[in-house]
Amino acid sequence: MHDWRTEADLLVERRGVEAAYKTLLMDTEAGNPTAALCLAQWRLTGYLIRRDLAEARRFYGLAAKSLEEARQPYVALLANGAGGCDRAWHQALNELQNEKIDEASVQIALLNRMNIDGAGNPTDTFAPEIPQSVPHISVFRSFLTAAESKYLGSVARPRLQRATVVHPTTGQLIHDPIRKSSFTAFSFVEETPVIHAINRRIGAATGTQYEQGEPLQVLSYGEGDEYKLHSDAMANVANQRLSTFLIYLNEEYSGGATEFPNLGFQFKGGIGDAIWFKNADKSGHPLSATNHLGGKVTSGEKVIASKWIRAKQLDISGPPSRPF
Ligand SMILES: O=C(O)CCC(=O)C(=O)O
Ligand SMILES: [Fe+2]
Repeated sequence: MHDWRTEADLLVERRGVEAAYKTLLMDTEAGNPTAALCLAQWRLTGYLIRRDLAEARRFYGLAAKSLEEARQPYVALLANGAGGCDRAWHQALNELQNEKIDEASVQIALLNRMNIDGAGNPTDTFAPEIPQSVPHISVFRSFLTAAESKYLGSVARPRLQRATVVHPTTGQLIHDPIRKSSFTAFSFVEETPVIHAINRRIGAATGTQYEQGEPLQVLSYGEGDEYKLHSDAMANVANQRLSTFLIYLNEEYSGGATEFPNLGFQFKGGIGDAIWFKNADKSGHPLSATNHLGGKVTSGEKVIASKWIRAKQLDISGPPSRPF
């Protein structure tokens, strides 16, 4: 059965979702890894049936015994416990140790050098510099090591696509000349353990929970690219983007400083340096003081990581009204 997904869709068409689900379940229990992978994806996406991330993780685990493509999502869900399942950081690291690919050994080497506890939480304390007389902004020097910065840039590179912004009234993602760069985002199921550990480090440095963070983005600006003056706060949302954390991943470019015109402040970090700023007050009202821009890159390529942090945990319950 080479294209299981097409087969499963045909089964749904012919016999309905429930019968298809039961057939896949029986095949999974009989040890068919492609059936397990299909169910993992259904449970993850909320395609046809209810999103259930604990079940998705279990099915990815069964599929991962023989299917390479199931391994990365399985390890991601073990490491972050997304959807309220128990985090199994140690097991995620064991899975990584058993991978034969170079990417896994790069990650093991980076993780071994991190100051983290047995659950992947940083053991360091973070003491930001507060730029003199500039409210709302903190600077974290050497927040990432050079090797961590390089890792983020290199896992992002093959995934980069043209950046989008959220349309203020429709809420849809659109291309807009206000944000001219390439970007990628690592959703909870795409996070590697190294990315997850960095996300937990951002949580610790900002006093926020991992679950409040939107997926970590990596942005690449080529010559002439820029992110024009904007606010990261959103219009009319219940769960506001209260703050933004930016990490500078390289230095080989001219121009491209992050500027806060209303504060008379600009910042261009060295490799691994980070800044954190508030976008809204506690009740979610946007703060125009921190409107900012990523200046035009005049030569070379600027690469940064960016995380928007919400007031509360992100809702990852998946599409509503799915059966079982
Ligand atoms: O590129 C920059 O310096 C700014 C990026 C930014 O504003 C954002 O990611 O929200
Ligand atoms: Fe921004």
